[in-house]
Amino acid sequence: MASDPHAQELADERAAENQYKEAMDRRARMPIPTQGARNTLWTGTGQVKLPVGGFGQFVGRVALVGPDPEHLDGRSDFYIGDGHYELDGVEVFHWSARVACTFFRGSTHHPLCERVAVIRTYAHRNGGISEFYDEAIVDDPPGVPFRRRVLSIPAAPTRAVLPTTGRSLSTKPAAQSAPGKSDAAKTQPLGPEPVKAASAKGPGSPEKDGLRAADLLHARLAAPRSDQLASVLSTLQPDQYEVVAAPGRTNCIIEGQPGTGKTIIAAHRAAFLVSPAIEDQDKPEGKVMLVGPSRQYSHHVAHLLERLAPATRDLIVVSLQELLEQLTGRSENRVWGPPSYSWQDVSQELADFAFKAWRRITSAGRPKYAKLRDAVEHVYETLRVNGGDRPLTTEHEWREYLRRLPRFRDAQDDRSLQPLLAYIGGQVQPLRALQGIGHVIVDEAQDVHPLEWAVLTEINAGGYWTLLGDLNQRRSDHTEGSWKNVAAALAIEDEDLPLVRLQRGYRSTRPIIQFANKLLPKTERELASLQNEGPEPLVVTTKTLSPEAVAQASGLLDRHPHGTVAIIDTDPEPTREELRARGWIADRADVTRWRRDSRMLTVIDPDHARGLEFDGVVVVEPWAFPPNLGRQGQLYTALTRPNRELVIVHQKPLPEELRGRRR
Ligand SMILES: Nc1ncnc2c1ncn2[C@@H]1O[C@H](COP(=O)(O)OP(=O)(O)OP(=O)(O)O)[C@@H](O)[C@H]1O
Repeated sequence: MASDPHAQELADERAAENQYKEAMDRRARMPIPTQGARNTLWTGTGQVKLPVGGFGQFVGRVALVGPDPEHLDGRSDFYIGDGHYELDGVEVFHWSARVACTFFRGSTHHPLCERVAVIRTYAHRNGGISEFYDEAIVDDPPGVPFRRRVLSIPAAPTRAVLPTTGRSLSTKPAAQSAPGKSDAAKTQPLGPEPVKAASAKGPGSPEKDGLRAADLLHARLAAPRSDQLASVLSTLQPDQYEVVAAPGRTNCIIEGQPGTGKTIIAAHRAAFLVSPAIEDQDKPEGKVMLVGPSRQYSHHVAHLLERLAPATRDLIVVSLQELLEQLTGRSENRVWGPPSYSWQDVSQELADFAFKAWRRITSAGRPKYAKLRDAVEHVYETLRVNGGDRPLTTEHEWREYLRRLPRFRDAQDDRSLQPLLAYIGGQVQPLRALQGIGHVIVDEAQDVHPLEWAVLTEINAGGYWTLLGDLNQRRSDHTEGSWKNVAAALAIEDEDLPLVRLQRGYRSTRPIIQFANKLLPKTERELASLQNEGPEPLVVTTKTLSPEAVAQASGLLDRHPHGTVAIIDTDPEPTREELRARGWIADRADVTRWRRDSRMLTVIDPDHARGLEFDGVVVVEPWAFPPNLGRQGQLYTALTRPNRELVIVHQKPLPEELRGRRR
């Protein structure tokens, strides 16, 4: 082992990371920041700012073609990590600092991008570096691209192996001579020969073009999933980084099929925008709000954000449902019915009438209300009687609609009227916690109704937007049918809302995507999965739906003992009963999670499964998934939740498009 140069270099990197971790720990315990930026790479301005603390994990390392006197004081390599630090004369830059584009390989926007020779990516296991991967960016990289900071490693095989953890490195900068001229530089490369990075423009398959850290990426995609999304900084791809690191005072729509990394981009972008290490001109003018579809989604991204944006007060993560609950004061499980009965329930016009009604009520001064609820009721009832003597609208269709609205006390229990009541609530008394927002990121944006856009627009008045979605996954006819309409709802000119189309499928295997894509029109069946191999989806016809679903889920748990498994069902209650009968117990905090012994199973309806993923999924009775506009958005979403295995259990006939494979 001691003679293996790669093992030695790995040990050296582990020791360096341990030292970095200790430094970050010390910094976290420091009450007052004492350390500022040492040059303009980190802050862009040279001004001293709060030190950017992290957990002390390396993301990667960059070697230049030679020393750089201008930006690196004559050094030729540096680390990318989760906190800024100088480690024995080698700088660690924060992953959100502009210089990090040298590592992530987005389009060049730092002078050093032109001078990169090799990038090194770290893989971690159990909190420590388990491996590193080098990729050559130039054809003739330096023999020893990365300066060894510990040069006392003995060459003789009989000598002791370097300890792999807890080793304190020399505080003297190891290679004071310029890199490339040190002793080590005269030897062969210590790591494995760097692999030449894929060319962003070179030939190949669309899903593989421009991939970086490809081996590590494939290993990560094949690994079992946990119920929370992990940071993927080390394998973040150039096209993803490009969107993550776009300036905070710009708008963007990001569209992509299921599993193309939209949620990954949404969460990393949120962390980027609140990072103290980004350039002033890239910062949004205010706080950042990440809006997802459900509580489960907020839980799904929580771990990632705790890692990447620790201890910030500038980031609010909230689901659309929670937002409506806060504005109406009504919890989700106290309202009934579908999200909308007609397009009018959730239309922008209804918001306009409510706005008009509130303006009219307050035109001579705001009346005094004992409770906020009374004010909301006043506006709602004014709407219901179409303004009384002075109609809010003379359009027949709208007059009829307003006339048919239920009384306020019934409206409060009606799910389809929650967006309206939330909009009114926001007018009457905006939520204090949501003031000062400068950028809103909306994931699953295809499912936001026009009236909900009106609620969000009130919160993000004058701010910027990052919208992520997939129109093929729309779950309702009453949401916007095109991004152009969404732009109009936000009053943004088309040219100020560029559309980025993601084309690489990270989550599901090719057989799963091929199966689910049968629900799409032929022209939209894109297939760019990075995971080619995997079992074909299994279709099981049965007369006993719930027992079969639970049996199939148990089989998936056997096959994925370290992964996650879900049953997605439009009517989960019979499945829950079946689980209870077999000794499973629902989690009190989240009733979608069921446990027995050490096993965990999620039982969830399609609405709450949006944005989530599992290693194995059982989809129950596709026939029962409601189509919209002749499309199967909800079913399509459910079929594309699994990473590795999909089982369909059905009694009624399958939708026409899916017929063909059965057991
Ligand atoms: N650069 C990456 N490195 C490693 N894993 C990645 C990367 N990008 C995406 N993934 C993984 O791919 C999976 C799917 O990503 P994500 O959930 O962001 O897709 P999505 O487009 O939001 O899907 P959907 O629309 O179906 O909810 C996740 O497990 C995520 O960790």
